[in-house]
Amino acid sequence: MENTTPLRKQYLDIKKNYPEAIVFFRLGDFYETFEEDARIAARELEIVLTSREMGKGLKVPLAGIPYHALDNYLSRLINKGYKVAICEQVTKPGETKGLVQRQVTRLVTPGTVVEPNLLQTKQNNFLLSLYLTEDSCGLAFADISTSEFGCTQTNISELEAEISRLSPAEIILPKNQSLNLPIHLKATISKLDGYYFEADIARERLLRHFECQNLSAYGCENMPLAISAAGALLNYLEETQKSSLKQLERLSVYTTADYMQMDSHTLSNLEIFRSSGGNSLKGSLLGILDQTKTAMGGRLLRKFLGQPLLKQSDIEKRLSAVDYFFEESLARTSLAKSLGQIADMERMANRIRQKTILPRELISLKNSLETVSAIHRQFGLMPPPRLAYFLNGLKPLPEMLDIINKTITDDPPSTLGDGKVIRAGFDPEMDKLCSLAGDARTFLSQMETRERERTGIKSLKLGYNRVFGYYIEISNANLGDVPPEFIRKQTLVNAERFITPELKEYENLILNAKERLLEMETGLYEQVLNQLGGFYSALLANATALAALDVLSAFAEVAVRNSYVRPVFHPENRLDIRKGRHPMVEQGLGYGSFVANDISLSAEDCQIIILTGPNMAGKSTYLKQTALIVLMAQIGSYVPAETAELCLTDRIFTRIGAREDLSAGQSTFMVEMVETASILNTATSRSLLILDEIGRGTSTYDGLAIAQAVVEYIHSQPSLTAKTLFATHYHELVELASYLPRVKNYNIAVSEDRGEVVFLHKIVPGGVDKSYGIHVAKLAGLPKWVIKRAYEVLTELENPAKKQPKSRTCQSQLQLPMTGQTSVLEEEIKELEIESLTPLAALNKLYELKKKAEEQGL
Ligand SMILES: Nc1ncnc2c1ncn2[C@@H]1O[C@H](COP(=O)(O)OP(=O)(O)OP(=O)(O)O)[C@@H](O)[C@H]1O
Repeated sequence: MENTTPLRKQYLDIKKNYPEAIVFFRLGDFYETFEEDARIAARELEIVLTSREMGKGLKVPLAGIPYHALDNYLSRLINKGYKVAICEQVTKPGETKGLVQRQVTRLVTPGTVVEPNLLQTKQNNFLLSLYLTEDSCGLAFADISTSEFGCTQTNISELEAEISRLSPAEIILPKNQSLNLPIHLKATISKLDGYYFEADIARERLLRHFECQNLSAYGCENMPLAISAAGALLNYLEETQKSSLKQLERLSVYTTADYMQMDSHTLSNLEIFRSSGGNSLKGSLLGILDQTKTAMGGRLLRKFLGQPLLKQSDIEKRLSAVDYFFEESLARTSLAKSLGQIADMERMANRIRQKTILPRELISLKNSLETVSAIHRQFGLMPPPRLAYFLNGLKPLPEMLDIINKTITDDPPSTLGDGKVIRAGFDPEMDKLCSLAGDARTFLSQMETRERERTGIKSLKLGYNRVFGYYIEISNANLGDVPPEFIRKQTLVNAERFITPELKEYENLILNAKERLLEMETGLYEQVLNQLGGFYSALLANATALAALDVLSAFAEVAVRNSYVRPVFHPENRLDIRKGRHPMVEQGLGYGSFVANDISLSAEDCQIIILTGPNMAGKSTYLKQTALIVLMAQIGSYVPAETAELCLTDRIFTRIGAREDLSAGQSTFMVEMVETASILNTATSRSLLILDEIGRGTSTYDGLAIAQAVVEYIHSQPSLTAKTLFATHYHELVELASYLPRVKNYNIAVSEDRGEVVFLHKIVPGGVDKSYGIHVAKLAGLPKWVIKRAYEVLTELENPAKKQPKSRTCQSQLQLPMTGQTSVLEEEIKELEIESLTPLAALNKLYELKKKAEEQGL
């Protein structure tokens, strides 16, 4: 340590508090990183790794970035899951004795970013805090860019669903707890000292934040685990933001039972947020429904999708608004046009509060406010009854508009200090300063002409650089004519540079004015932001109303484009969908090609549908479309059907296909059974169960036995009577309908035309006893030999009596030589259409075949 420079000592002092972060250490115009941080930065940011002497014989690895490029580099590190501590110079050079003082002003982590270019516009950036016990968990989340803050306490089995729904950027946990995240969820995990989650500490933290005596007003008094998670979250935010968290004004406490529940498998099986194939928005339900025009609307749509409603009156409110926009095409299109002009007012409201909003953003806020007034004129003056509920917060803010108009110029630069942000006339002193600086600049520009005339030197030039300030440059050829009052300052190859006392006087004026201007403009800008901050709640209320209008009019737009209908809810435990379609498959095939199908499920007489049918016939599509229609209806959207009469569904469960849960080290079959167990244990009579090929992951008899027992259980449990769609390849299950009255058989029709199978995708009553699996294998391009042999084996399996002694069984195998060449020739001969060959062509073919046989040594 004795050998190190004071600067390095200062750095080490700071770094020791941020061992898990990369420290960006401000040195003049650069942020420098040192040692291991520098190695990571150089590798990840592709910048040069150098070294710097920081003590006798001590060379320290170093990599730096220019301060103005911070956002760009920061985003690259944050996107890769790193944390960055921004260490600023907090005093000016010369202001204090010794080194400039430095301190970390923010710790940027994936869950705490606020920079617009680090955020996804149509997605929240959630920080999630978890506190787990054996069977329960406390969960709190916050998005500091939008000021959402919520918490709940729930059963541990629902944790994964909540994590999937929120899709957090970062999760905080006590040090002694761990979390097994599903593979598709990527979140940075940050461990915190368990102390912050302790009940008393966390409660005290929340009380202090909300400045209240108890938490009963927030509805979480009896949720100790939620309080632990929320308190620890506030602490973490304080640690990282190093500023007030006042924008987190509300804590929304909810229970998962308030919404339709779907576990994370269901969200991914039904491809709600992303398609399973491409893992992208395209091909997902969100991709279909997202016709929103604003960032706020986009985020709200995600929320709607993750939390379908359970109260019919709330659903009807949304449906009625969609109804209005569905019918009123003109209103819908003009609203869409207006919404297209609205900036992210929700995040802007927070950036005003945090004083990080840029002058230019205020202009786009101003334009948005003007559009708000226009939307209000259109809908708010005489609210259409079907929209009234959602128009509550929509209020023009003329005073806010007025402040921006009066204080900010029309086209401000992105930075302060040039006197071009604050409008002339707002502050007399600032105007004076601006004109002084302006006059000085004019004076200098006139000085060049004047001095040229006075000295007779035509090539005399006035210039400026950062080292010497303003100077007069005279080429070597004219040096003889330089007046005596010119003071030589710098010698170049072809010229000399001079200053004059007058030049320096004006230079001082300009530079001082510049410094003063920066100070003054910054002060005035802050003053403006303080005034605008007063409209925070009103601005958020507008943002909320606009988001809802955006989503609901988008639902109507999608409904009109794709011919969806308004679902109807009734109290009976029954689903009746006429001509239902799968929204994504329909879009993929092109509108008009999808074969629509009906479905009727009721707890009374058709509780369980056993769906059989060939591979590729459309069983999964049918199952999923039913679940998707139910879900779409409960978020308030129209649905792809001719009519849909529905009851409220409390949970949708899906058990689809074989999937390995490698992260948890479980086998395919084990995963299948665990999921089935959880469905049978938690489903209610109001749930919808989608079971696709249960039991497939084990031997035929075991699988069949389990599948049959599962159906019998669902049918016999009075508390269950969940409406169930059960697709299976076990044709034996068709028998169940003969002794279980509420089980009905359906199959997907195919037609056979001269040995060729045609999929009709039509659901018809009854079971089937054929799979056509080998036919699908043929379509998939399996070698002909394999297909032929499979048909032979199938015939034997279906008619055991015909089974031949083992040695004589494999007709195809006997004819398959080592090289397989004979069968190629044989195939060629078999495929010859002799009738269509001319005698000459037949002769040629014979010659060709003989040659091939000889070449192969046959
Ligand atoms: N109703 C329909 N109208 C038109 N095409 C459909 C319909 N249903 C399914 N398809 C088409 O058939 C393909 C296969 O459908 P799906 O995956 O549902 O079959 P499946 O019976 O579940 O097959 P498997 O038993 O092999 O899993 C779909 O990708 C789609 O292209």
